[in-house]
Amino acid sequence: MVNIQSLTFSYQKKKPLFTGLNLQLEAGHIYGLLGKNGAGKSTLLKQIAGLLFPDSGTCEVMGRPSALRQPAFLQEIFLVPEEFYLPKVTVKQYVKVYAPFYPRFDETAFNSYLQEFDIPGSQRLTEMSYGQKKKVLISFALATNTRLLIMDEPTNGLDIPSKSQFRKVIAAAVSEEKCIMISTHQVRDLDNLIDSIVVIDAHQIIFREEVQTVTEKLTFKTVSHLEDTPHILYADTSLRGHTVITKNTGEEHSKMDMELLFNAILKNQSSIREIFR
Ligand SMILES: Nc1ncnc2c1ncn2[C@@H]1O[C@H](COP(=O)(O)OP(=O)(O)OP(=O)(O)O)[C@@H](O)[C@H]1O
Repeated sequence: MVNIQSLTFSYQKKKPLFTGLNLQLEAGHIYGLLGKNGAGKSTLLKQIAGLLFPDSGTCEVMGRPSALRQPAFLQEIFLVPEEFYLPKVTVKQYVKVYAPFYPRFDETAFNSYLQEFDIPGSQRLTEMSYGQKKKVLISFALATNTRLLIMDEPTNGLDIPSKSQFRKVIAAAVSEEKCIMISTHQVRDLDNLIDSIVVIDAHQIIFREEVQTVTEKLTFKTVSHLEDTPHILYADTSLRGHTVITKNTGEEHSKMDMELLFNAILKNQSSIREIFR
């Protein structure tokens, strides 16, 4: 679905953001893109959407170079950016103008997403709060039925009930033909939703694994004493005890803690890399 090879890109000369970055994304998955502030998450998503161009290397979606932004490419990709502008029209007028660009737009689904998010269809977009606008855009994005859906910090600005509604609508929308990529710092918002993790750091993709593989190879648990726990790869100490990641040496099954995993990947990259090699 997405094929990025040896991508090099910089906003400013002598300050490369990506150097020889490689990434492949497949249909049928929901990817969570994680990285520190300034690691280049938004830039990478814009490269995939063809809003920024590689300095060298290639970035293709379904075999088409993103930078060309061909009509057949634009019909199959939707980006929900972190910051966006919506025109001074009602939701209904917005759909009338923008839906025709997407041949598989599903108006019934759109209305049901709006209902799920409690958004009135008759209100003008400019008169809505940031969170309401975001929910309209997410609903529209899902209803386009594009094969690739990219969302940059989609849960920012959503209230507590909307976050679980968000998880519900995304989980319902994914299919074997679709690929969804979500960048976020709000890892708890993506719990139980994403099935693959992508971490960007130091100009490269440093980790890309399915959640199932992560839990096969690693164990996430809370322990009282670090000394009694073998194969620790990363530990985080709090009042509740030590939350740790250990090598999964048996058939142990644990639930992945994305925040812990992210910290472990950044702090103990070589050991983690060794395990997933
Ligand atoms: N238009 C621009 N011109 C110059 N530099 C930019 C521009 N946009 C982003 N950058 C720089 O590129 C780097 C990556 O920015 P980007 O927004 O892609 O990071 P991010 O991982 O999405 O960060 P955050 O988590 O803070 O949203 C940052 O150092 C940023 O300052």
